[in-house]
Amino acid sequence: MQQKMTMKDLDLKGKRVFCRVDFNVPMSDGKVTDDTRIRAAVPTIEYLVNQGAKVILASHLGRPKGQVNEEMRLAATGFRLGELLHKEVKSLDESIGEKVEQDISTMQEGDIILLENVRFHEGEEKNDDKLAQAFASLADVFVNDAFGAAHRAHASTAGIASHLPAVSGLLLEKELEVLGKALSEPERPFTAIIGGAKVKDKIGVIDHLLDKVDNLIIGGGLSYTFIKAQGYEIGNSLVEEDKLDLANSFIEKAKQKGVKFYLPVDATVANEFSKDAETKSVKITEIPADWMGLDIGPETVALYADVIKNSKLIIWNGPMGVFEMPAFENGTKSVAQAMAETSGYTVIGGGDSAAAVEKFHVAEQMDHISTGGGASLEFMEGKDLPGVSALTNK
Ligand SMILES: Nc1ncnc2c1ncn2[C@@H]1O[C@H](COP(=O)(O)OP(=O)(O)O)[C@@H](O)[C@H]1O
Ligand SMILES: O=C(OP(=O)(O)O)[C@H](O)COP(=O)(O)O
Repeated sequence: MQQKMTMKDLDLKGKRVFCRVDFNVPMSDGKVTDDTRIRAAVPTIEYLVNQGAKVILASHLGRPKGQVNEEMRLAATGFRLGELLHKEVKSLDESIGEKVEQDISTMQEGDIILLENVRFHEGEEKNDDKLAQAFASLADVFVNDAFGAAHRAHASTAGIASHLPAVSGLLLEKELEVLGKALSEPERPFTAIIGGAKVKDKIGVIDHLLDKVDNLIIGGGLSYTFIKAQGYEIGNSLVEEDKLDLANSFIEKAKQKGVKFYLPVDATVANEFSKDAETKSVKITEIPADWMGLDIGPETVALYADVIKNSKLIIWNGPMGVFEMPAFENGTKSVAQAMAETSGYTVIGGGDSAAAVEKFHVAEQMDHISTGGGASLEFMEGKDLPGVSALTNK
């Protein structure tokens, strides 16, 4: 990939820096309930402050569809950032216009302003050039540190980059480096674990990963499309009927490439999708009609844990079962523990997988937890990320 300019390539002292971050964080009752993404942006913000820049932060929150939405204001994230930095962060209630310009004109070196949710403007998601120019007019330099939104071609992630010197922030750089290295010069054995429920979204990434990995492990709701494609009964388990041939073609491709393709050998099945359902453990070839697979079984756990233990690099995207319900958490919890114990380099991508490693208290033991779900998947699929391509070439 073409090398992009980074913050370190510019003298930022006294410069007004428009820094796009991803503060799209979970909120409840107006409070931030998970500040992972805010903490992940701190190194870049501290770097800018230490360089004597005037830091103008911009982000989206939720999907307000071009209108002001009181529940999607960013002030609570600014408050949390201030606590983390032990420094004043001034949250504004607009992201462009005269009042914003006035506030910026009085900034001192090292001051921090957080603009209001950029998605309150219709032009943001349309990548409208007028809005991009309005953002650009506030600053001298554009820093993109919003890896989580780098797969979006929006005015504040991509459009603005054609009007200012545009460089990457530390988080964006780190995400690209870790994920890029994993895919280009992987330590081997290289294992990818793909689970979760978004079968359609993950099919593309499986195809691409088969060109890269030594072991591909399938778990979660995704498994049953493969099990059905192999001719077995899956009862009421999750399935993507129109992907059966594709599933078989992946098993065939794996054989041709010498990739070990792991499917569950047993499952925890339930008679209904409920935390109080009746459950039992069955061989994967013996799922009763009318029952559904909601977790991988104990034999599968042992098999997968062994592969993880013997790998040098492991990428994990998507839980092994419905881990939100205690009756179906064992597979995800055990894989999370195996990831924590392996000496291999571990990378977690995807919101639910990140939530699972937090829930099972092993987040600290992971080498890299990506702040981007969709973004990390698109990157692994080999797609260009607009928020990266738009940056200035070295
Ligand atoms: N066997 C299964 N049947 C139905 N849903 C499942 C199954 N296994 C996992 N899931 C669900 O998949 C969801 C996460 O899927 P996904 O969004 O694809 O993962 P991620 O956000 O990590 O990329 C979880 O809410 C989990 O309950
Ligand atoms: O949370 C995000 O994506 P993710 O859930 O795929 O990680 C990003 O902030 C992008 O948000 P969007 O999917 O509303 O464009």
